[in-house]
Formats: sequence, structure tokens, C-alpha cells
Amino acid sequence: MSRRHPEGLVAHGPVGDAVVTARNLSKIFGDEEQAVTALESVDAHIARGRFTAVLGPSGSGKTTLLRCLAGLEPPTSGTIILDGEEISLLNQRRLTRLRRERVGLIFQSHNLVPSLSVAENITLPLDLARRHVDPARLNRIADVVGMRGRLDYRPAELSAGQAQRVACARALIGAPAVVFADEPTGALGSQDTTQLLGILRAAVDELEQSIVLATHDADVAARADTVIFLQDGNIVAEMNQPNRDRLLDALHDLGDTGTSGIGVGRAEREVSQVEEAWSQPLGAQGAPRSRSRSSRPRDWEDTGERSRPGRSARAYDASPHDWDDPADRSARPGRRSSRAPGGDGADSTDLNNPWGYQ
Ligand SMILES: Nc1ncnc2c1ncn2[C@@H]1O[C@H](COP(=O)(O)OP(=O)(O)OP(=O)(O)O)[C@@H](O)[C@H]1O
Repeated sequence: MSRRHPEGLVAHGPVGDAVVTARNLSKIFGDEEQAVTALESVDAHIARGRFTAVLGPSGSGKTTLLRCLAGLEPPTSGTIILDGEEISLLNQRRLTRLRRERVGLIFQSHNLVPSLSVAENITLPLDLARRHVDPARLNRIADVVGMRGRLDYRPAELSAGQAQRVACARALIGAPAVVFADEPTGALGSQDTTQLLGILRAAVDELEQSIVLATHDADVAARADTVIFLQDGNIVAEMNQPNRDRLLDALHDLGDTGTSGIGVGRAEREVSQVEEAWSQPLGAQGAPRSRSRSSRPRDWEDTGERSRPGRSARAYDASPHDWDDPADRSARPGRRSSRAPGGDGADSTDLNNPWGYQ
């Protein structure tokens, strides 16, 4: 069942259902001695209308998982169902159409097309899909990401944070079934990171947008509803309603010694054009590696796993809402309905409160 939100914003299907499912998903790059197993027999259930983070160190398979789930990378084996469609059964033309109509993409590098204006970059997915661009929708999304006053700017005239907010608007404009965001804050400073996560968080809470975000940063993952822990191409644990403390405890329990790269920045990955991002593998190279496997992901919802005596919960003070406050969190997933009136064209949006609720 679809719900129609104000301003024609559509959430597809009941919140909490799977928007993407992977069963027995494996991805091997290369063959024989050059073979690299990036994903091995992964089962994943991505809930609709929720914010899911995939947390893991460099090389754990985050990008590969997102690319497979988004239909950008063909799996070696396994099944992926995206918004009700088994994507392995689709021919290239239908797969491209499915991606354009139902998938939003955000990368670490903003991938804006330099020759297009901000407005043209935002509406690019709709133009590629030959879908109507509703000017009110464009203005609303531009308000949300604080770019309404810069719609005629070119990407070269934007800061890194502004450019990534445009990329975020581009992913949200078509109200896709799911947005995949691969390290979207990896090249941003802390203030821009906070703003971008606020926009993504609000898109989930206010619009029931399904979002899957890959990160190596526990602080970023702490903003999600669910965290999937990836190690060596395996999902080794899942946690609902994370906070920073619980995540750090879980990482400690999983054997993270602080040298795995989780929580540490990395070099920006360059992909030049959004159209290329829609159709081409990123082409990362890597060496084969040994792996330790667990047969079943750990579940930190198990109360036996949950209590951590001696650790007090630290507030994640960068957040616009205190999501880590259990009282506040219990209010989710109830959606706040009151909104501020539309903007006047200036970039006056409170980016810590991007959808304008009180
Ligand atoms: N196109 C490719 N060809 C060969 N190996 C690849 C390719 N893409 C990824 N790999 C390898 O697959 C493994 C998982 O890579 P992936 O990029 O998915 O990990 P990641 O967790 O996203 O890492 P990072 O955070 O550094 O981006 C790595 O060993 C990587 O080198």
C-alpha cells in the first residue's frame, strides 16, 4: 500500500516491511588466483521507511553490498529483491529503469555534473527517467537541503558541504523506494556531516524514506535505526536503536582493536559523472584476504548481549534530536506532523531541522 504525503511525497509500502532483501548473496571479483571474495553468503533484510547503516572497516565489503543491493553490480550468486522485484530476473533495460525510478544514490564524492546548474543536477534522475519535474517539489527539496537560493549556481561555485547536500536532494527528489548512500559524509567536516545526517534522518522520520548508508564511522552509524556490522564480507551482527556507546561496545566485542579503520577518515573516491555512477562498477582493486567467519550474525537486541555495566550512555550531542534519549526514541516511529511554512527562497532552512518541524 502506498501513502501519499503532503506535497505529493510518496512512501512506498508499509513501513518496516523489507524494501530490499538479499539471500545467500555472494560476490567474487576476478577468478582463480586473482579471486577476491567481497561478499560471502550474505542474508540482509532492509526495512522500509527506516534508516539502516552498514558499518565496517575498509575492505569489509560495504560498497560491494550497496552496489549489489542497488542493482549496480551483478552478484556472483544469490537473490536480491528490491521493492518487490527480483533484480536478477530483469534484463539490463528493465534493471536500468528500476534503478532510475526506485533507487536514489549518494556517494562520498558528490558526482555533480559540472556543466549543469544546481537545479538541473537535482532533477537529473527525473530527467533521465523522463519523469515530470514538479517545480513545487523541487523548491521544497531545495529548501530542505538549504539550496533554494543557489538553484542557478554551478557545482564549482559550491562548498563541499553544499555540493553534497545537492547530491542528497538529487537522491530524494524522485521519492525513490530506497536511497543508498556510500560514505556520504566521508569527505565532509564535522559541521557538514551533522547537517547531512540531519537531512537524511529527517527524510526517514518525516517522509518514511528508506535509507541504507555505508560508513566506517560509528558516530555516523549511531544516527541510524538499525546497524548491520560487516566484517570480511560477512554480516556478523545487527543492532537496532544504536547509540555510540552500544556501537563501540559491540565493535569491541567483535574484536575491533581500533586499528581496523572504523571511525577513521579515508581518502575521497573519485567518480566523475552521475550517469557513470548509475552504470559503471567503481573498479576498486584489492588483494585476496583471509577471513574469520561467524555462522550467524550476533543480535544485540538479545538482553544478555545488551547490558554493559560500568558504561554510562554518552549523549550524541551533534544530533538535532536526542535520538539516544530512550524517552525521545520511544516516540519514533511516530511521525511529527507539524511543519514550518515553505521558505521564501533564501537559504534560511535550519539544516539541523531540515523539514521544518517544531
Ligand atoms: N572491482 C573490483 N575488483 C576487484 N576487487 C574488488 C573490486 N571491488 C571491490 N573489490 C575488493 O572487494 C573487497 C571489498 O571491497 P569494498 O570496496 O566493497 O569494501 P568497503 O568496505 O566498501 O571498503 P572501503 O571502506 O575502503 O571502501 C576488497 O577486498 C576490495 O579490494
